[in-house]
Amino acid sequence: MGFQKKTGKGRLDKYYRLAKEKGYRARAAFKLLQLNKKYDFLGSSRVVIDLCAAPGSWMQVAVEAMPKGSLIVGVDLSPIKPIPGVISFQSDITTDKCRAELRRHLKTWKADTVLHDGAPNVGTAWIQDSFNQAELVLQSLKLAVEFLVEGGTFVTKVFRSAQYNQLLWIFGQLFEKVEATKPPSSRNVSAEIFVVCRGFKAPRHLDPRFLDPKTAFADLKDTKNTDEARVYKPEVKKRKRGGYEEGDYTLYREVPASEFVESTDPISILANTNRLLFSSLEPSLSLAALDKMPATTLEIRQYCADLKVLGRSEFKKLLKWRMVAREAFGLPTKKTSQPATAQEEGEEIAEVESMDDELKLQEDLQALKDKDTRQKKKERKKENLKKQKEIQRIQMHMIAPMEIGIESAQVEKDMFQLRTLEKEKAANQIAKGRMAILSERPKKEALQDDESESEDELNDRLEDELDQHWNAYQERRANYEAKIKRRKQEEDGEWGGLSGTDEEKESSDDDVVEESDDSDSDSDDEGPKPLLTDLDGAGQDAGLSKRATKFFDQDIFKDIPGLEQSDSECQAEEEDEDMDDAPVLGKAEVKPIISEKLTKRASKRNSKEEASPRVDGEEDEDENEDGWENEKKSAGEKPSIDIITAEAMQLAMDLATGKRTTHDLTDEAFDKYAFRDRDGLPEWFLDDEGKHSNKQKPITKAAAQAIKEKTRALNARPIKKVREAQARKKFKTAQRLEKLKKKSDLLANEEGMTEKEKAESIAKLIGKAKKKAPKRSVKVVVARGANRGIQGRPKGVKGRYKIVDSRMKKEMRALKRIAKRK
Ligand SMILES: C[S@@+](CC[C@H](N)C(=O)[O-])C[C@H]1O[C@@H](n2cnc3c(N)ncnc32)[C@H](O)[C@@H]1O
Repeated sequence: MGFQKKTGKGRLDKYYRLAKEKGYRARAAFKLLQLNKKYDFLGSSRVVIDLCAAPGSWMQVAVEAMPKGSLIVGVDLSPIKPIPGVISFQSDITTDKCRAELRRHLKTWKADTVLHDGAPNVGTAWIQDSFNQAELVLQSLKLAVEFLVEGGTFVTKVFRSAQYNQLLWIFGQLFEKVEATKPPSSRNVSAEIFVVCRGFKAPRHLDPRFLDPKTAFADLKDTKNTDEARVYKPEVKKRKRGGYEEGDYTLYREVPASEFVESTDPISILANTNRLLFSSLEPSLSLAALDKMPATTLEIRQYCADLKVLGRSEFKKLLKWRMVAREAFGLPTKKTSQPATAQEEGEEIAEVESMDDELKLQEDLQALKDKDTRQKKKERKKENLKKQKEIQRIQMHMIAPMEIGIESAQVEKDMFQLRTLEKEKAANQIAKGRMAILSERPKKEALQDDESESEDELNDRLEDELDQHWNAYQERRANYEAKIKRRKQEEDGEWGGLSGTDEEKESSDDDVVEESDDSDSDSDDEGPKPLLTDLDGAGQDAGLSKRATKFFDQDIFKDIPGLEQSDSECQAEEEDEDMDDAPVLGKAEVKPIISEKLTKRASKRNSKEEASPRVDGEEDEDENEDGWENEKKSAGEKPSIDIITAEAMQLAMDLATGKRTTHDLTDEAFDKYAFRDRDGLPEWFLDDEGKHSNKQKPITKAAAQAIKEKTRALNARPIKKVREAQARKKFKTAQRLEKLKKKSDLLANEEGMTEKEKAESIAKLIGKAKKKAPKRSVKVVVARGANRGIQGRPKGVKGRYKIVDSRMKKEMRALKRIAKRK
């Protein structure tokens, strides 16, 4: 394989160490382990093909995870050291030879799973490999199509590239379910994503062009260097490697600010200009007006002075400023009405005679219909645009790969869901036969659609996009927290039914615009009724989960007056304090929210805001946002991941020596920011602030030293294989000694022998046991001349051999010198 240098920063991470510890040949093993944990495809597979398998860590995992006696065939360009129970051979997966070899090994069987972790060995000795990764994926898919059984699984690595979406589309045609994911062990800096395709459709006939890179990737356009891309992601600068664009040989471009305000394509000005000017040689009225405008603040002037250094948010501010200026100039903006726009553009406005009623009605109907079709068309366009943007963003690495596949989740959103209905507190109204319930979002959208489409759309899209990202993030977080809560409840033996969680209710309530008739009061009194009620009624009656009851039963709560108040008081206080906008809750829901809020804040601030003092594997929840299970320890079992950061060590030391208690940790979560005024501040701002307003905890010398020692000890430890060999040796020696002892005891008790004879025999036995097997000589071959860079046995060398290079020799000598000096 393209063996990676293990020297780069971060190369020797925890997975590298774990791989070393567990005897895997590469840290890549954990990727398959985690993929299999999530999708569980190996357990049910009897035949697996591993394409691009060297050095073989995936095959090691397959052997462990598959049923005994399964067939595992691995192939790679590089040789693979034998693994018991696995067939491997050396070949190029893009060749017919490889196909034939696979057929030979599989005989008449079909594979249940085909794995592919191939990456072209660019820049190493294997230059013969001219395929790029996407093409390699297509080649592996070709083999998968040939060898997979119907319903089989294909797991492949794909890099974020221009061909990514094309590949995903092809997978979608051939498999029932396609999911792109990034296991935690895959480095964030790596562009690799793993795609798990399940339920192979096994089509009878497949057009070969389908899997031909030439046709499959044919209609890819370079979308990266658009003006929008430059404004949306200004950090990605495209060098002019291909020279300047035709007819445009200017490096520095200045444009009057008035041109930017008046232009119908502000994005292209922002993308292609260095500076916006507020003065010009010729007197300009609009420039003077812009210069005097109060909205033209110093900040805006500074932005205009150098557009090339601006980021997304600054561009956004400039676009907003432009909108204000356009309004001041009376130019059409989104807010101005349609007739005004028409007039601006010099369209003719015909005088319409008054119509009779029926004609007017018909006209209105037609207008409504037109509006409806226009709206639908616009929505479709918007959707397409969104998808296209998403694709672009994926290609431009603006979206984390975990977000891929969210789209399929959105499909569910469009369907009628009991849970959504319940979240929006619509159950009561529907039960009463009231259907006029609108959520704020559709209303907003409708309003938006009513407005005319102006050239400011891009500006708004910037806003929308930020909001969309934020909403998606919030949604994911809410789901994640809900999942954790549900799990905790399940652990306690409670089940909250299929009703939404409190968090969900809180968030969704904000969006709901209720009927403004008299029903408000009574529906509020009743509180949101779950559609599917709790099966465990007792828990709900008590108002607290078992976990919360235990928590509040602690002595420390006895003296706190606030907690002894009646439920209703608690409720009122809660609302007063910081849940002004929270929905009115039923009695039963109040206490869990208090406890939940306390623990949530504490854990949030401990684990997220104070990100650093983390004991790995300890504070992590069972599952992270993307559904990946974190290293989880079962009861009584030691966590498989240790304390690996100085901060975590400091925390552990403080806890162990009693300097800090878990109670302190909760206390530390409260600071001057805990109850700050959040009204009117956007959530993304608060969230961002939260991340940076945390205190840096000092790390003592002892903690730093301890973690250093720990790492050193871990590195100094022999690998699993060596430890096993040492243990075997020790065991055999003990066995030999035991045997010797028994034999000498027998001899000592032998009656027919004299004492001298006995002594001689025992001495002989000991002498024999002491004798070491003669050391087999190893021939040292220097990697020089014809032996340089060879693989396998050098010509003319028999018996055991070792290839060394001159540097090794020099290093050995240096080591000896150093040892002598000591
Ligand atoms: C990341 S490594 C695979 C690691 C492997 N999954 C493991 O767990 O040990 C990628 C491998 O792809 C192999 N490769 C690249 N192009 C290939 C080709 N055309 N045919 C076969 N193997 C190829 C390389 O030799 C390299 O060993």
